[in-house]
Amino acid sequence: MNQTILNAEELSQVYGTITAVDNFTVKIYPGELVGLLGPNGAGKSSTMRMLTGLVAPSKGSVTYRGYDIADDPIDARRHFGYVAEQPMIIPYLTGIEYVEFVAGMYGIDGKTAKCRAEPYLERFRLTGAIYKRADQYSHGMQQKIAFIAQLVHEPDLLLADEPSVGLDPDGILEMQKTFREYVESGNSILLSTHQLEMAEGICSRVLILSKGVLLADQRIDENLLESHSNLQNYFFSLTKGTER
Ligand SMILES: Nc1ncnc2c1ncn2[C@@H]1O[C@H](COP(=O)(O)OP(=O)(O)OP(=O)(O)O)[C@@H](O)[C@H]1O
Repeated sequence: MNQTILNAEELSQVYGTITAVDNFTVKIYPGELVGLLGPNGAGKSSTMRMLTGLVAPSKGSVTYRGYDIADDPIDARRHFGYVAEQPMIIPYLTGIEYVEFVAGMYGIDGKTAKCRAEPYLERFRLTGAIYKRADQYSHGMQQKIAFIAQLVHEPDLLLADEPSVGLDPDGILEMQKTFREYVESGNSILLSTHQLEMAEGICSRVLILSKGVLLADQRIDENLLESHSNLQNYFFSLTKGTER
C-alpha cells in the first residue's frame, strides 16, 4: 500500500490576474494532523478546493493513495472526506437521510451508515434531531451533521475547512476530541483554521500560506516552541506584512 495518503505536487490556481495558490507541494502521511494556516486571502480555501477536485488546478496534480483525483476520481475520493467552510447539506432531507445519502455515494448501505454515525450523533447531541429536516437545523447543527456525514465512509484523510466556525463551545471540544481519536487510529486530517491556539494544541505539523505561497511546512515540536514560545509568534514572524 502507498504510505503517502495525499501527494499534492506543484498545485497552482490562477484567477485572472491573481495567483491564489502558487506551486503548492505537500505530502500527508498516516496519523498526521496538519494545520493549514494563513491570513485572509492566503489561498487556503482555494487549496482545499483543488485538493478535493471541486476545482481543477491551473497546474499541478493531486493523488490519494496513488490515485489521481483528475484521472481516477472515484478511487481517489474513497480515501478522503471534505468538510467545507459552509455546511453542505440537502435542505429537504432529514439529518439521518443526509448521512445515509452521503454514505450511499461510497457504496455504504443505510443500516451500516446509521450504525457508524450513531456514536458521533450522540457525541454531538444530535440524536434527538436526526428525523428533522436539515433546513430546520441551526448553522452549528448543519455543520455537525455535514462533519459526521464525511466520517461514515471512514476516509484515510479528512480535509476540513474551518469546520468549527459556528459551533458552540461544547461542539468545538467534541470536534477536537474526534480529530484526536481519528488520527490516533492511523487516519489523517488537514485542518484549515485561523485558530492558532487550537492548532498548536492539536496539530502535529502546520503549513503556513501567505499570498498563495507556502512559507513553512513545520512540525510543532519542542524546537519550535523553544525558539518562538508559541505557534502564534511563529505565525506572525512569517506572515506579518505579507497579507494581500
Ligand atoms: N472564484 C474566485 N475568483 C476570483 N478570485 C478568487 C476566487 N476565489 C478566491 N479568489 C481569490 O484568491 C485569493 C485566495 O482566496 P482564498 O479564499 O483561497 O483564501 P483563504 O486563505 O481561504 O481566505 P480566508 O481566510 O479569508 O477564508 C484571494 O485573493 C481571493 O480573492
